Amino acid sequence: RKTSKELQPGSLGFPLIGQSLCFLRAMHTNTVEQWLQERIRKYGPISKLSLFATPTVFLHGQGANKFIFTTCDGNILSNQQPPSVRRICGERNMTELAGDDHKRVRGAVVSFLKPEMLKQYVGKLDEEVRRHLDMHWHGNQKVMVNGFLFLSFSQLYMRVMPLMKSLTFNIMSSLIFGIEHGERRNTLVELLQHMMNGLVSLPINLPFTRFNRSLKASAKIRTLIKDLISERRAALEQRIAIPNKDLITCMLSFGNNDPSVLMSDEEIADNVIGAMIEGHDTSSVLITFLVRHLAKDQSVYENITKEQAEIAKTKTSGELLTWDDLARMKYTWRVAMETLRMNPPLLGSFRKVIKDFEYEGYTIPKGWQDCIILHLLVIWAACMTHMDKRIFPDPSKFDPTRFEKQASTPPYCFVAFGGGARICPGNEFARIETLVTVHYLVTRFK
Ligand code: HEM
Repeated sequence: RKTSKELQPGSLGFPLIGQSLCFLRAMHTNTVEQWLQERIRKYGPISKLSLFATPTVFLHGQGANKFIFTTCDGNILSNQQPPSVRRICGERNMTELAGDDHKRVRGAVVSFLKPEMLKQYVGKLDEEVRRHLDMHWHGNQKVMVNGFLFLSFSQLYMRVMPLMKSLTFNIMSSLIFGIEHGERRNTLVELLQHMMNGLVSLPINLPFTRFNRSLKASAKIRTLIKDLISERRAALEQRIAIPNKDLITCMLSFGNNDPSVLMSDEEIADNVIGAMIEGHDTSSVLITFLVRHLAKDQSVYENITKEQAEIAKTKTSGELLTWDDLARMKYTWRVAMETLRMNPPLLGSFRKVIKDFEYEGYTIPKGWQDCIILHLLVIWAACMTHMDKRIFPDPSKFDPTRFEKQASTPPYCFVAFGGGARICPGNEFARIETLVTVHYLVTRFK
């Protein structure tokens, strides 16, 4: 193996496997932060490693965040997932595209996820949340095991997380894909789980491996989405559906038949899968950890309950929440932001190096032994700046008041939703999902 003294410290480990097993173990045992701290202690803020059969560079710090978010669509770095993730999510997924192609597809997705559009959906989202609570919570003495106070990590994952995943899945199915309750939704939820398991697995495509199951599930989901596309297209042609009914009709109608912006069926399918993946395990993680913080911190719990009770008082029985009600939930959203700071659901993502570049005195090369693509992993920069005491004093303390003056947070330090041209387009959607859910959780249950 060729080495150079300009290359970053660290090691690529065993061929193909590299550090993937350690990383997956850390993910499954929820110890990624410790794993990273150990890396930084051993090698400093820049180091090399190998993940999912791909040589990778790890960068950490506010400067690294800025560099990655502002350079991503230039000619040095581009957005690209490891080949295994690309096989599952598709080549035309927004996270794979760059330049004008990325702008066009992102424009179509944002046309549905922008606040002016989401305002119309608060009521529908409210109905989904109530329906979930009526089905899974109402009438039970205890929904969580052992009460809230001593909710351990394993209880959180075993009891709270599945409920929240089912809730956010139902919200997305209804609002984003327009799939009503029934057999189709049930099939989709099962396939989605198999597909997502493959994203954090070794990319070995043999019968009975997770990766193999994930590829099969992804192919079935694609067929299901293509059927939906045909149905929506027919409904639009017959004028029995409006263009902004859901994300699929929005993408089909984007650009008013201008061929230069029109999305192909392949692109629509890949981006529906993309939104499903990006939106499912993120909001559910946020709400799960928020519940945990409410359990641990009595004063935060009381403040949220007070704010939500004030809003509930202004509603008649069965009246749906509105966009204006959400605007009044300022404290609740600060608690969500603090939860995102301490437990960011998305640790980061990959960028591909398309041209050699220098960073902090190290050369980061385009290729590795002339045949393997080198990826830059930004994955951990996010959660590590969130816990930097120079940026967030007393970082282990859960303190929602930090976000009272959001402008005082230095740029590229709070990066739960990413930054730059790739900043999460679903952040507003996540906000309304979280606020409506917390409203009914604290006003209807203890
Ligand atoms: C708490 C909830 C969420 C968090 C913390 C979150 C976080 C993020 C982050 C950090 C990125 C940037 C990744 C990068 O730089 O490579 C991202 C991108 C993205 N998110 Fe979210 N997300 C959330 C919810 C959602 C939802 C609900 C949707 C869809 C409905 C969504 C759709 C997307 C998409 C499509 C991208 C790719 C953007 C692009 O490449 O231009 N996210 N998200």
